[in-house]
Amino acid sequence: MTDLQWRVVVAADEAGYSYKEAIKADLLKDPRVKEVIDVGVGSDADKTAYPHVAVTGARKIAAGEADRGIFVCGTGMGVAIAANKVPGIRASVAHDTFSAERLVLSNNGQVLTLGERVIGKELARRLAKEFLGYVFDETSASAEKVDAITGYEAGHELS
Ligand SMILES: O=C[C@H](O)[C@H](O)COP(=O)(O)O
Repeated sequence: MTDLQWRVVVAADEAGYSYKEAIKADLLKDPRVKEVIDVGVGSDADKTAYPHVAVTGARKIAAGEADRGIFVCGTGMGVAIAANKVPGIRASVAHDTFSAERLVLSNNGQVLTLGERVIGKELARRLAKEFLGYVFDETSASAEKVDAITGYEAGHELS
């Protein structure tokens, strides 16, 4: 992945709407981002629950319509759990800079999730920015560990 190539899907429930909007505004100004896909919610009055927006967003990535996702709910956990139910998606909450790095470099995660009720807005914005700065190395020692997850998902037993 080189500059100007990220297609990023953003999603949030009502509890994460404010941070989603702030991060979306950052992404729209980020020269590394060529497209932002917002799957909602469209306002903090929209009561659509987190599984719906998370699965919709994750499906965009699984379908090849987006490269990365940044999903926000109250804790970051609900959107992560829901997104991980979409085959091929690796999503996790990461509320510190090291975790945001390892989500990509160790786990080849495509979706960073954040909790608006847990961390401050400026940290959330920074983590979203940093998340897009990492690219998984398919030749790294972490690759076969991620492959074990993919294989299990495909129905293979872990060896
Ligand atoms: O993980 C769930 C999220 O934090 C969500 O925003 C709030 O869910 P709740 O209303 O069930 O606590």
